[in-house]
Order: sequence, then C-alpha cells, then structure tokens
Amino acid sequence: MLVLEDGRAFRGTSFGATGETFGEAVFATAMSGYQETLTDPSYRRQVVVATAPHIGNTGWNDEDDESRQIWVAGYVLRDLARVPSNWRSRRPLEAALAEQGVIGIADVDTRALTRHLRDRGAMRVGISTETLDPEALLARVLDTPPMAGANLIREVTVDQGYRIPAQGGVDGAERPLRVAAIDLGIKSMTPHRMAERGIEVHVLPATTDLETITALDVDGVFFSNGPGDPAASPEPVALLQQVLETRVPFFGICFGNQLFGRALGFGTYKLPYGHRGINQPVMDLGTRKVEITAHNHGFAVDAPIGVDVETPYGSARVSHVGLNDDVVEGLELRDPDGELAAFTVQYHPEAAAGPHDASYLFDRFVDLMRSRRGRTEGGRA
Ligand SMILES: NC(=O)CC[C@H](N)C(=O)O
Repeated sequence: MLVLEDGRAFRGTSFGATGETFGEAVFATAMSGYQETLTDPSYRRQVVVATAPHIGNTGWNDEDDESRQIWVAGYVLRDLARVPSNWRSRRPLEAALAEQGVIGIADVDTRALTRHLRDRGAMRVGISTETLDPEALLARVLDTPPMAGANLIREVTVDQGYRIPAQGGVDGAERPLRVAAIDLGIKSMTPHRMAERGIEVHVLPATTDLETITALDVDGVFFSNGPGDPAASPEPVALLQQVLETRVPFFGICFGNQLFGRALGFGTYKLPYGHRGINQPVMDLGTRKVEITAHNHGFAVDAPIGVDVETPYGSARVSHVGLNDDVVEGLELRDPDGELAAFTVQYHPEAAAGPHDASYLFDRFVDLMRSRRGRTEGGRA
C-alpha cells in the first residue's frame, strides 16, 4: 500500500525489502540510469517514482554506483523487469534493493501518481507491506517530517576525508591542481571528472573548517550536491562565506549552487515538484547556448535574471536558466576587475546518468584555477 499525505492511495506489488518506509514522493523522468539515481545521496529521504514504465531491464552492475549505498527511501514503478539482460548485470534490481533493505512497490499507476504530484506538488508518502489500511497508513505519514526544513548533511557525508589522485593531463614538472571537495552527499562521478582533468581531489567531511582547507594549499574549493533544504543548512553557508573571503576559486553543483546563492545573500525556495530527469534544457546566458542536462533538485535559488547584484564578495549574476520554467540554474561571481571568481550550477555536469553537454564546466573550473595560479605566481615574481 502507498498513501500520499493528501490521502490518495495506490495498491501495488511489493519488491525489494518488506516493511514500512516514509519520505517525500518525487518523480524522476529518466528512462535509463536508475542505478545512478538510487545511489545518489541527494535522494536521501525521498521516495522516487519512475515515470519510465519499465525499469530494471539492465539489472544491477558493479560499476555504476554513485556512492557507497542506495539512498532512496523507496522506489515506485509501473512494471519491474524481473529478468535483467545486460553483459554488466550482476544481480536483478530487486536483489540490490532487498540486500540493502530498500522497499519497492511495482504495478502502480505511475502515470496517475505523477500527474497527481505535478498538480499538487511533491508531498509526504508512506509505503507499507504491513499496514494495508490506507487510513492507518495516512495517520503515520502525517507524523513524519516534511522535506522543507530538513538538514540531512550529517546523514550522508563521510566521517574521514580521502584523496583521489590526478589521472593525467599533468605536465611533469608542475604540481597538479588541488581541490578541496566538501562532501555534502557527493556523487562519485564528480571527483572523477576532476581527476581525469589532472586535478588532485581531497574529498572532505561537511564539518571541515577553513583552517583544514587552507592547510592543504588548494587551488580551488568545490561544494557538492546533497539532500535536504538549503535554508536549513547554515553551517556550510558560513564556511563558504569564509572560503569566498580568501578568494580561492570556487565551483559548486546543485546543493552547492543553492548554498552559494545563500552565501551571496539570495534566498532559496521549494519548487512545486522539482526537476528530476536527464533531458532538461538549460541556457548558458553568457554564450546563449542551450545544453541538455541532468537534474535532481526540489529547491532553487531566488535571484533576479539579467541583473548584476553587488554582494560583499563581488558582483553576482544568474549564469544559466532552465528553459522549461525559467528557474535559476547557475550563478557566477566576478571580482572587482570583472574576472570570474566563482561559479555554480544547479544541474549535473558530471552526467551520471545523463548527457555530457555540460562537461565544459569542469574545464572552466580548471581554467579558473590555472589563471589564478598564473596571476598569483606573476604577482610573486
Ligand atoms: N541534487 C542536489 O544536490 C539536490 C539539492 C537539494 N537537496 C534539492 O532538492 O534541491
């Protein structure tokens, strides 16, 4: 039994673990990449409804996990493929969910459920293999906390930092660029995209302080994607403000974009049902180029489009906008000389899963750090 907080109920067939689970019901429109979705820590405490009608075809492999575990609170499908067929598959999707204690429900009218969420907005939900009475389950759903106001960083960040070595692009004599990546729920493809561009990445716990970052003598700082409400997560915003004061190059993705917006003095707000999929059109307002991008966000930054805003850290502007609904999809900050100092995007250039149109943003981060290094070394000489 699946019950939404407004009382709408759906019956289905249990798969994966049995028991009871609660979270925020959201829908994701990607037709592929479910393994990356389920292991994305940004989905902590969310029950994901797949709009693609047939999920599980390619099973579960040993390569595509985006983190150490499955994070979704539940998975809702129309039709579960029970017999996977793919050369990389090691086990069926339902076995991966069962092993990790994650509840799935199939044979649900996911089209009706998605239309409901699109009309009424993302909302709390419960799924149970025990409480089959919708009224009883609804009472329990109404007892659970909403996503607005949730600080979930501590539930997903690493306890111990780790280092990912640069993988190439390093020209002998020069020390590789070094980045401190703050793990707010980081997807593993993100540091990988940096490492393959010759960056040495230190992934650090969310509780890291500025002194620790400075002691690493980094060329840049990165804030990752992550779960929860940016307005309820003031600690990383305070850290980011300290980082911006040092004027070290900064890049952020998704949650990192929202925290950057807050650090600059903008607000954030909850979208009615969010963006989750891998074919969302976004325009880079600098180049006027449109890219097709992967999204997973329920909140967004409230900043004026087409206006330069003076902040304590420099001049900020919206750099990218979503073409479906004009939502802010990127921010950039310029120093007093008009040079790029920091930038973030609301979407997923790491592309796991998703199209690779936005991979230029990692190159932009490399260029930013290189030009800063050049300038500081020039200054010293
Ligand atoms: N993928 C993310 O980083 C998501 C950010 C934030 N939790 C949101 O839902 O908007």
